[in-house]
Amino acid sequence: MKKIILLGYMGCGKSTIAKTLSKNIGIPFVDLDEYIEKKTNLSINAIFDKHGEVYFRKLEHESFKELLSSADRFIIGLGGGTPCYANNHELLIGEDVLSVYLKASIETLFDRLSANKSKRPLIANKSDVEMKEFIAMHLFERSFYYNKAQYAVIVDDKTIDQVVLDIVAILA
Ligand SMILES: Nc1ncnc2c1ncn2[C@@H]1O[C@H](COP(=O)(O)OP(=O)(O)O)[C@@H](O)[C@H]1O
Ligand SMILES: O=C(O)C1=C[C@@H](OP(=O)(O)O)[C@@H](O)[C@H](O)C1
Ligand SMILES: [Mg+2]
Repeated sequence: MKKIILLGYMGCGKSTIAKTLSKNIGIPFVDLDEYIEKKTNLSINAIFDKHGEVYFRKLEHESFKELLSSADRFIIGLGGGTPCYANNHELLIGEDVLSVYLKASIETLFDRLSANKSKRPLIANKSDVEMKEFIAMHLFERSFYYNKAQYAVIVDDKTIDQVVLDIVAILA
């Protein structure tokens, strides 16, 4: 049974779409960040604060592999950085997965993230001007990894339900 993997930059909608897609197609979902938070009993912010990003990336890699090794079918909403570390991008193209890049423009990401940055340690302390520059540079660096996904869905100007329908069409 193929696992459905949603990936893309912070704010593209992975966690939201995973949850709504799950309801729509009746397959459970796991949000990788939530899985890590439950496993460690720490928030993502606390993991970055106490142990640093390198430790988080190790946990993220181990947790992603753990989820992939399970026999069950489910949807996995990755963290924005997951495909970009520890060769995790190689896990996006296996026969037992269906990976979808939720592709958003810098403007869409900026609009969504400026209202939702406190739980995201990489951007939590940035001003609007710094954040726009950061997103532009970071998205450019990360696109190489995101483009390893088997499918891409553009999310700009689409409602959550429209994005879910685009993914359902890929699954059909
Ligand atoms: N298609 C969409 N249209 C409008 N807002 C969206 C859409 N998808 C997600 N959002 C909003 O964008 C923000 C970031 O979504 P989230 O699912 O946390 O992204 P990610 O997990 O990729 O970082 C949330 O406030 C969410 O409600
Ligand atoms: O892009 C990243 O490196 C990160 C994205 C976050 O997930 P979301 O993409 O769900 O915000 C979370 O994993 C952590 O803050 C690091
Ligand atoms: Mg998320």
